[in-house]
This record gives sequence, structure tokens and C-alpha cells, in this order.
Amino acid sequence: MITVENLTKRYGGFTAVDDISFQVRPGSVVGFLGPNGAGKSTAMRMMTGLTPATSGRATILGQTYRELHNPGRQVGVMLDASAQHPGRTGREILRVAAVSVGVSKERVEEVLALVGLTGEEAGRRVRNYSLGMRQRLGIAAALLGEPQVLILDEPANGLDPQGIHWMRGLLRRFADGGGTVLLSSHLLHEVQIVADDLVMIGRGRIVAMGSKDELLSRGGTTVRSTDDDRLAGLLDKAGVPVSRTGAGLTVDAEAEVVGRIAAEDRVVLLELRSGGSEGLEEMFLDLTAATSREGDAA
Ligand SMILES: Nc1ncnc2c1ncn2[C@@H]1O[C@H](COP(=O)(O)OP(=O)(O)OP(=O)(O)O)[C@@H](O)[C@H]1O
Repeated sequence: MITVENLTKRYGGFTAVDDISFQVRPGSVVGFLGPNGAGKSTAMRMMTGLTPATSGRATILGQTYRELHNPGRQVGVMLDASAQHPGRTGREILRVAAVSVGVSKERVEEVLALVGLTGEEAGRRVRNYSLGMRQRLGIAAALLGEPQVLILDEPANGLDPQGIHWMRGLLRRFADGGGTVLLSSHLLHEVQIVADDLVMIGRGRIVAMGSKDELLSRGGTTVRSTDDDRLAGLLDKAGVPVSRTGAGLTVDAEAEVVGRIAAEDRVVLLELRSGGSEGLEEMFLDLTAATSREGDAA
């Protein structure tokens, strides 16, 4: 698992990462979300020993990255997919990495198949790779040593919708097999489907974190019925805060409470759902507005 404790990075008088703490449990995917410049990459660089922390620390499987015996076999890292040697072929890059990690050439072919790079593509020089192909190669390199932990910075960057779908499946299977995944993104939608937990960061600080379901339920319950006026009256009478939205009602109570109240008075529901992505999206924008660049201008 990954444990981050009071991790802080200052560049001169500027604090890029400000006292962040969170954990990623085995078997789970954590989405590390924040607008551009929030400090995600800096935090991940500290976790993987590439940048020294000003204070605090991060451990992976109980040790700091630098203390790990064979990091390549324990943690798969992809921080900058465009950093691969442009003059080498994808296969060459993986073969060199295989030697340093201590895995066979056969494993190289296995991970190439796993990330969907064909034999022909693996033989092309990386300078001729599309961004999506570079991402796939980066993920292949991260998976090479069959690690238990994955730390991926913006892995969906440059992937087409099918590629994003594929990556979600890959990360889900990895976590379901007991693996630990931390992935960053500046796009809520990209991580919302696959993540179990979310850590939201703005200007170096954690602004919200928790299980996705818990964060989603903060958005209340959305309900639509054949008679919203009557339902609103019933909810109001029951002391449940309710407000009208464009397409139905937003209720500050769990979906089950709303469903029961409707059922008691035989109101026919057309839709009943917790928060919904709009709720989380709004919360993400709200939480980061004060800490984003656009927030500066406001
Ligand atoms: N070496 C450095 N020296 C000075 N400032 C830095 C350095 N590295 C990062 N920063 C600053 O720290 C802040 C956080 O940057 P970081 O790259 O971690 O953000 P991010 O959340 O990954 O953003 P993005 O989504 O745009 O990649 C930025 O303001 C950045 O300019």
C-alpha cells in the first residue's frame, strides 16, 4: 500500500505541495485529482524518490521508494510518458528495462500484448509513436516487473475513448487482483468510473477526500416522478430539504429515504439516483475554484 504523511514541497517561498496525507489500500484505485499546477506531479515525484520532500514522507509497502530492495519489481511508475528515448524502438526500451528490473524477454512480449501494442508497433522508433502509443508503452514499462503497486501520472492523456476504456479495465483488474493503484488526472470524468476513492488537491492542499460513493452522496439525491409537485410536498412534510432543479428534484437525503417516502404515498418514480456525476463535477469545480488559476482572476 501507499502511505503519504504530511508530505510538503517548497521551492523557495512557493509551496507546491502543502502537508498532504492519505493512504491507498491494496485492492483499490485512488484517483488523485486536481487542476493544472495543483501539485499532483510534484507529490508523485516525491513518492517515487525523484524529488526530495521538504518535509513529511511517503512510503510504499512500508518503505520509502529509495529503501525498496528492487523498486521495479514492487512499484510500477509512469510519470512522464514522453520522456522515453525517441531513437529507440518500444521493444528495445522494454528490453533494457527488463534487464535492470530482472525479468525475461518473454515478459516484454507479454506486457506488449497486455497494453495492445502490436509486434510491428513495438518495432517502430518511439519518435514516431502517437501520444496514445507512448502512454501504452509507459504503462507496459510500469507493469514489466509485475509490481503490486502502480503510480501513474495522467495515464489517460492522449488516449482515445476506446483507449481510456481499455485502461480503466486494466487498472480495475489490477486492483481486483489485490494491486494498489494511484493515478492522477485533471479530469474528473476520467477517473470517476474506475476510482474507489478520490483525493482532490488544489494549490498543493487536499481540499476533499473520501470514497467515491461518499463524495457522490454529498451531492444529495436526484429524483424525478410523474408528479414532482406532490412529491416535493411529501418530502417537505417529512422534513427533508428539497429543491427544484431543471429535470426534477434535488433532495438532501439518501436515495432510500426518498424512495420510501414516495412509495408510502404511491408516487411513481421515473428516476432516483445518488448525487450523480453532475454533483461530483460541481463539487470538483467548487472545491478547486478557490485554488485554481481561474480563481485568481475572480
Ligand atoms: N522544480 C520546480 N521549481 C519551481 N516550481 C516548481 C518546480 N516543479 C513544479 N513547480 C511548481 O509547482 C506547482 C505544482 O506543479 P505540478 O507539476 O506538481 O502540478 P500538477 O498538479 O501536476 O499540474 P498539471 O496537471 O498541470 O500537470 C506548479 O506551480 C509548478 O510551477
